[in-house]
Amino acid sequence: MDFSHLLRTALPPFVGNISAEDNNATQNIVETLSPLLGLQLNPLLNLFMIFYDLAGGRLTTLGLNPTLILTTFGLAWAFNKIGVQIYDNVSSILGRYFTASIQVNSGDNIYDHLMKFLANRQDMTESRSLTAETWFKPTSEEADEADLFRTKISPDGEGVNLNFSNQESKCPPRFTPAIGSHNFWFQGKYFALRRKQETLHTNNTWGGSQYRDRESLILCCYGRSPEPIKRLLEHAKQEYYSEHNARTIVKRPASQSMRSYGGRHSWSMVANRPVRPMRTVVLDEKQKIQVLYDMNEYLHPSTPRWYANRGIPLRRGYLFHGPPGTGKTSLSFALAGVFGLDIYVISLLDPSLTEEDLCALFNSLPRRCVVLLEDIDTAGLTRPGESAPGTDNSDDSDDKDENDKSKDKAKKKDKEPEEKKSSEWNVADLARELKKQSSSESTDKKGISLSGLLNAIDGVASHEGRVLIMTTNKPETLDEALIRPGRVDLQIAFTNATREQACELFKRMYDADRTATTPMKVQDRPQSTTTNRLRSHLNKLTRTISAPTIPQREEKDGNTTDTSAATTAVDLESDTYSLPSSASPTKVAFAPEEVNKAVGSVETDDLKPITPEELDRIAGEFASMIPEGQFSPAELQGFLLKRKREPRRALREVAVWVEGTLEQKKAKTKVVRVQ
Ligand SMILES: Nc1ncnc2c1ncn2[C@@H]1O[C@H](COP(=O)(O)OP(=O)(O)OP(=O)(O)O)[C@@H](O)[C@H]1O
Repeated sequence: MDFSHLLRTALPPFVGNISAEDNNATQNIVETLSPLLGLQLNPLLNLFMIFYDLAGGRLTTLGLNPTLILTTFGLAWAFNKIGVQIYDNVSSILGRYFTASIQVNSGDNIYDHLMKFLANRQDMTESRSLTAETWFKPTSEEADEADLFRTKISPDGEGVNLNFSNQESKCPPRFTPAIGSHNFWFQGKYFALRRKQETLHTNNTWGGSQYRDRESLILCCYGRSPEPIKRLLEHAKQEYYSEHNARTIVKRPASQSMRSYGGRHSWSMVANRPVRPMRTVVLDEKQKIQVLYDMNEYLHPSTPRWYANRGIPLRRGYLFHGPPGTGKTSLSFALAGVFGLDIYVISLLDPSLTEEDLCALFNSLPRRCVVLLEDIDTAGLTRPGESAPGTDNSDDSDDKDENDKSKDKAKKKDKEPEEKKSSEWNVADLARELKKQSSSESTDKKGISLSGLLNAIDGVASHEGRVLIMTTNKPETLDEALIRPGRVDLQIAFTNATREQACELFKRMYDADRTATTPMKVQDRPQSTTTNRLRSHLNKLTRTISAPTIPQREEKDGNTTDTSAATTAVDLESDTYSLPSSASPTKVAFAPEEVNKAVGSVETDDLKPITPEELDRIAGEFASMIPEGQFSPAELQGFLLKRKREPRRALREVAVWVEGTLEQKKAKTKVVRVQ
């Protein structure tokens, strides 16, 4: 085929206007390239020519010049190519010399701040390329967004219950920028964002190797200074923590696999609660002041230098001891709230926790925080050579012979399945065998020894500046080394409720509802001079400590009007309830007698609002019926909670409850007859 002829006749004049030499050259080029490219150029050219002829004919009949159109497209394509090239070059020069960038790795807390900031930006969430993440709203936020609601059962038996069956469908996912490049404007500045993921190969602690994904965000802005990015990060951080005001974050050690990442992955957040006001913990006020004052001193910014000048390690430890349910954990949370600290709770009974883990966990604590070691007596801490409590095999048992016999019997019994052929095994045998194996595995676990814990608490790796709170029901069983000064600097004793405390608990329970409808100041109520003096001292102290960080917790000299309580209080007279977005109402019907039988006899008068004077009187009468030191605050709270809107009913029923519960305690039975 004669290509030169074809090209000359078919292509536009400026293309076809080629000399005989060019003709030959073109022919040569096409013929040389065809085999090289492995392409059948002839059929392609034929196809192009047919298309060009057809389209050209049509366009000419429409009065358009096909040559001009082809030329325009050709030029546009060429300019586009040149433009892209120029843009790439200019942006690479700009990127190299005139932009600043900051990288944030997913192992750092700033990554979370930035992600939350980006997820809250409308321009980002409207981007065409997003990552969807499952996101649950904390229950506390639900309470914030809607008035508190409750099941209502009217006297005619009609009621409304809430149904949360489809709550998950009502929790929208969170959208964040997908892996790749994005851009946005912030405070009049243009920012480019790149989210990237890489897979790292690491060696784990057991000698094996593992692959893990690591993400990072790279923020860029034009100019040679990274200041705008720093400002943005600061803003993101402030925004992140602004929601944490008046909240206490509770963290626990993360799962073993996450802990191996170290850093912020060592701890995982398990709760984000509203701050517990100090005044809701009923405790001897002298003790409250002591611990508040001590912690305030310790956390003061000038304290680290004071300690350093004297060569004393900057640590403070408290031991809260007393019977169960007397407020040890509650006081720890209230203290964390007062000082705006997060709480890091460690259970030494966690079977996955090794001594190395414990040291690593202590090492990854933030500068100021509360570390809570709960029920330290049950942790089975041992000195070398000692066996853990509960696994004691010593011969001091009176019933040794008896025990030995029964143990032998049990052993024989345990061996039975082994003697059976495996084909004869039934499910019960298998279950027994599995149980045996798992129990032998758990006894093989060494746990945390006393020296391991002491090493974590005050070893070289231990973080300075934290507040350590240990709680126990049995202080006498603790090793002296654990509670020596320097490790435990202040002990607070908790006791079962006194009459005065019972009275206070009663008032606290019904105060919030009452103050929501009829706000009343505490100073309006009669009080003993000593209590008043201590209270005002405590209030002053609490105010000076907490005023800058916790606006919702303010306690103006004796004024119990609590903003948080007021926002969540229920108007008992109201028939309208606004439900949280995750719940939908469902109708239920109960006969009034059934309701009364089930929840106790609620009389119409019980639901009437209560005046301050009446509350004081009822609280006094209630307290007089509570025997001194017999019930823990938790038990009293449990009784009152079952009558949480009916103080008069609580007073009516307390005598029967006290009698029944004392009998139950005497009989040492766990089965409750009166509640
Ligand atoms: N002194 C108190 N003042 C106010 N509330 C209290 C007090 N003691 C207990 N409570 C209430 O009882 C419940 C249990 O209290 P908490 O967990 O603080 O007790 P604890 O002493 O830590 O118990 P345990 O020794 O079993 O861990 C909480 O809901 C708390 O509100």
